[in-house]
Amino acid sequence: MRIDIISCVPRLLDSYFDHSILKRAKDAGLAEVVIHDLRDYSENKHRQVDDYAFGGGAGMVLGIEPIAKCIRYLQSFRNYDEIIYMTPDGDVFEQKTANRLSMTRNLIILCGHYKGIDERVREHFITKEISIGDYVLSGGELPAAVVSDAIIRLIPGVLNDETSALTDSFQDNLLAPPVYTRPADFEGLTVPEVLLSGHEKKINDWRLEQSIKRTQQRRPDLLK
Ligand SMILES: C[S@@+](CC[C@H](N)C(=O)[O-])C[C@H]1O[C@@H](n2cnc3c(N)ncnc32)[C@H](O)[C@@H]1O
Repeated sequence: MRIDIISCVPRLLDSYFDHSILKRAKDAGLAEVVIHDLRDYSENKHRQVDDYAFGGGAGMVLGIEPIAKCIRYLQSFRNYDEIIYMTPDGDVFEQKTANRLSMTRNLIILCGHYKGIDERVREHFITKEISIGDYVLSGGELPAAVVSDAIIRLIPGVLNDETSALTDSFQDNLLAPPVYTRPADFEGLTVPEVLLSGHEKKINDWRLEQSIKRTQQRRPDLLK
């Protein structure tokens, strides 16, 4: 899979994609993330990509010209399954969206900044709008990294154990059960006996029971 991220502050993203599981996915040839500097597509001699909002008011707006130029340039090489804009008024990102997007081949993710982007980009170029929650960040870079991470870790071969992602929270509408590691006894704080039993069925039953209990307590909405 390939994800092209368009940003006017691309350095914010470099370190994230050069480390962690995303780097491993890249090194293994399973996922490629290419970050594009929107300023490279500016016709302005100062590489400016924003301008004042028509009608006045505080805050600059990312203009349609460099964004259109960048998206069209990328589209001249490949077809994209989705052109995503990260925005607080988009659909709130959920695991089921990550599952679906992990099965696509090519994605563009556009990061906004300042007051946002010219509405005409949203109307004519964007195919999907995603929010990572009901709060406002300064730019779309962290949201783009969040979405990319959630997608890429689902690609077969990226995690050491391919079944790991399937037992995470939100798959099957359940939260994950508690996990423990050594020592089995820390100053009298012990680990549930069943996990030390080596009895696979009993362990799986206990985990399912714990998942259901935790979901009922913390996120009953998921069980509806
Ligand atoms: C300061 S915000 C603009 C907020 C916009 N004026 C509004 O009120 O909806 C700048 C950029 O950060 C990104 N952003 C901020 N919060 C976000 C969120 N919760 N989810 C996704 N993207 C977000 C978007 O790309 C947005 O264009």
